[in-house]
Amino acid sequence: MEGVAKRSGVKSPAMSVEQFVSLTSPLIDLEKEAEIAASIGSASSKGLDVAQKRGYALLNLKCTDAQTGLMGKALLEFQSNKGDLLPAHKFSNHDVVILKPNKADSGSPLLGQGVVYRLKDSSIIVAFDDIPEDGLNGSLRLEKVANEVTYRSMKDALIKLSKGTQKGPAADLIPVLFGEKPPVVSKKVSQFSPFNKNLDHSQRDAVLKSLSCRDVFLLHGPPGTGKTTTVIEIILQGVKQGAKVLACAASNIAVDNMVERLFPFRVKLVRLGHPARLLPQVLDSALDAQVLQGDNSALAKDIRKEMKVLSGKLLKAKDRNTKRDIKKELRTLAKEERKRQQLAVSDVIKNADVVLTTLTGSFSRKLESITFDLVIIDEAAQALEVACWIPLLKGPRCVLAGDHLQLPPTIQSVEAEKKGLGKTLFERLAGLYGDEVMSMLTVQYRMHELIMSWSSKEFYNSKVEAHSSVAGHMLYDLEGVKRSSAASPTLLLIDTTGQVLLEYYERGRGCGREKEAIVISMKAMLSEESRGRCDVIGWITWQIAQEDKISMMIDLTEKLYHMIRRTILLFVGRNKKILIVCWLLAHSTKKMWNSSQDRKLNVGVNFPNLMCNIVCRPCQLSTDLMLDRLLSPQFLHNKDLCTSGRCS
Ligand SMILES: Nc1ncnc2c1ncn2[C@@H]1O[C@H](COP(=O)(O)OP(=O)(O)OP(=O)(O)O)[C@@H](O)[C@H]1O
Repeated sequence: MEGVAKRSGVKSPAMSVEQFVSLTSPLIDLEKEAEIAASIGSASSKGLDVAQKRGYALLNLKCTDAQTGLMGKALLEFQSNKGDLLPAHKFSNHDVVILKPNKADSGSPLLGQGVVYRLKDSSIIVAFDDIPEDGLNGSLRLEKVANEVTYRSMKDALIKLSKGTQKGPAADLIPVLFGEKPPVVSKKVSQFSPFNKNLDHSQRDAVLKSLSCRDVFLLHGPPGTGKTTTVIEIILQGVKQGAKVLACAASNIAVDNMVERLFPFRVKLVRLGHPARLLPQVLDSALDAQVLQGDNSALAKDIRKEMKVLSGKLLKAKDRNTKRDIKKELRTLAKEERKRQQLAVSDVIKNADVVLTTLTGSFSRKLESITFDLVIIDEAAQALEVACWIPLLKGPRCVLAGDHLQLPPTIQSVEAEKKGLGKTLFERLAGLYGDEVMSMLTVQYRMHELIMSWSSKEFYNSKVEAHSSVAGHMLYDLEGVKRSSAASPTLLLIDTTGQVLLEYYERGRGCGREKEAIVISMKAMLSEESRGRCDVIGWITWQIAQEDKISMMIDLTEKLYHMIRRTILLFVGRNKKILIVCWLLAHSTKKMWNSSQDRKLNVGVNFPNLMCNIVCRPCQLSTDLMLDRLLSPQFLHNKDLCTSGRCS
């Protein structure tokens, strides 16, 4: 059977640093342009209405609350002028937004730039560095914007790479990652004492290999096999050996996940990042929180008090010489205050054994002069290679964890994607060195073995097995769910062939169908008991238009279940007990399944733990061999475990 795993065994050609820089630099520009175009960029007033309809702007807002919180940030709450629900929008937590007067044109100055902190149905809370001085009383608008720092940090990494690789902490690593020097694997390390005594054999083997690889190690973790668990062990082993570790991931949530999992081991760690982007439970580990507790920070605070008193005196002073002396003293104090602040920050960072931040966060000036012994990147197979270089330039050794057979990075520019921006470092190195520097985890702890077995065969040469604790677990094993025919199947095909479903098509957003089969299928399949367990259902659709339509329908139909409304690209990391994978392809446009999407398919089928429902017209899918095998009797039509149902 020809699977992706076999296809990926081909050696990648080595690429020089120069080739990488000259190929990538224009692609980042393309990506930035695409992101700006997707938001509102230089919108006219007509454009603003369009932007609001597309979800990238919120118009006619009023500021209803202003508070200080999150370590000194200003938290402003905005509601619609009429006080009703906010219109449908695409703002989400952590987005960078700008605040402007509602009628201001695109070139006019901002009132502020901040980060979305909380979203409610009728309001949005944004964290700003300071409360804007004026303008808050009028009608306002918020716009979603491209995050400049992301692009600046990637460009900076390329500049550093192109300037020469002979110097700097990563001088020996760079030639290895570009195939100019072979990786060194030490034979000396033959055992280690694990912090986590529950590690399985493949996890232990992986940790051991990571300790032997002197330059680079790839941790290949198929879904649910304990990739992050193993990453944590690798970090702990690194610290035990006296290494200073920089641990990164592309997303804030993945970084916070590492922080949380390190807590029980009482490691000296610090989390860098905007407090509005961190989970509440990790805020105590945030740099800002730790800085506030330091001696230098207290001194800086005293100096600020002193400056306030002096500024008061300056205002009252009449004599020129007195004014000059006060100003001089203020300048000296300001300098001292800055120095104390910087010292407070560097004290915390220097004292930490593990610094955790996003890839972009590692561009922070606070880390400018800090070098690390080991750089670890989780979710590396979902990150742009150029983004990985931001932290990689800070150390001589690295561990990349991920799965190049699951989701690739999200890229907005079709052209940049075609020209190779989406090829990840993980994938490139897996092709270049393969098993020489890579270990695959082979026991999975999330899914029923039937859900897993198709993907294990297709993608992982049948090497992944289900742990006995999950191999046979069923939906009705959940507390409160009765054993019934609806709660019994593990894999369910809901065949919509012959259904008259009105189709619609939206440019660039795919197609959807009115009276969507997914809602019908939910009603058909969910037992009364599992309906109450509203947190157990998720669904994925391949088309954004379809997703919008389903969200709308669910809202309209009495908010049936609390669901995660996301397309597959946004769904990573949420493991649901039941999941509906929905393929509804554009019948009218004769769009068939595109085999390049097989990695997304792998992710989709592997999301659910207990029950996977596939809604489709099999005849539309069976043009691709891999899909054909998914729908084949051995998987979906297994009479003992699956039911094939038709919507009525
Ligand atoms: N050796 C083990 N023994 C028991 N449970 C384990 C073991 N390793 C991992 N797990 C459990 O498996 C689940 C998945 O682990 P983890 O989050 O580390 O995996 P992952 O590969 O990063 O997951 P995902 O595929 O969801 O990204 C967790 O609930 C974890 O506690």
